[in-house]
Amino acid sequence: MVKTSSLTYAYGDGQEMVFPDIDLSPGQHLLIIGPSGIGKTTLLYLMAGLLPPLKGNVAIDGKELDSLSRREMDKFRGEQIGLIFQQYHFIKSLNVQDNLLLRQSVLKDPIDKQRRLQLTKRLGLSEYLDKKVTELSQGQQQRLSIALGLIHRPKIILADEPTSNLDDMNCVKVINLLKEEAEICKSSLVIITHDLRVMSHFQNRVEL
Ligand SMILES: Nc1ncnc2c1ncn2[C@@H]1O[C@H](COP(=O)(O)OP(=O)(O)OP(=O)(O)O)[C@@H](O)[C@H]1O
Repeated sequence: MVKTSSLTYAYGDGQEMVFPDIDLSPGQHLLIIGPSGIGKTTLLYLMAGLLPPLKGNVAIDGKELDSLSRREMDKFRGEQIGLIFQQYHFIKSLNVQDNLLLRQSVLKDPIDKQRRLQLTKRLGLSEYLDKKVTELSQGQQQRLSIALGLIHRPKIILADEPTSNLDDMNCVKVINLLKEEAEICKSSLVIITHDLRVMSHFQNRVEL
């Protein structure tokens, strides 16, 4: 499902980062761990086609990302990849529900109300649907970011520190949700984390 080969990257004249190869089957999980600044987020960006590798390539579901035009890549990413990043990408003027609705509209799936309600319920967001995103706590924003990343049942889920702002109860909810979604949708799940609460739930890991 996700396969990387001989990936390297460098920002400008910076030091070249060399990444180990990754080969994940549908439904398989992988934790990426390693010290701050080693390149974990960069590897996730490469896997999402948000950065072009200096060398090597990424294939998702058999499709080589470097064979796609920028426009095709944006479409492919929007449909097939679920991104859960540390920086949230919300429309600040909209409430929680409308952010989710907008995401579904972009994916031409605005009618799947059940999916919206089910995800927000499981993430403990049901009572905040009418709140503006700017009025949410950090933990609530993080959970909305997770809902936005999963709403279209992506084939690959890429999550960067998805539990960093969550209390223990919500951390467990998110771990269970990510695992269940990966299993139900046969999605490959890649998580960057420093969170020991997350590490204890996943065995397969690569250390940068
Ligand atoms: N946009 C950028 N321009 C230049 N250098 C960058 C840029 N983004 C990251 N870097 C550098 O690339 C290296 C890898 O960064 P990256 O964010 O991938 O590390 P990380 O392992 O995810 O770190 P952390 O655990 O602190 O989030 C770091 O040295 C960082 O300073």
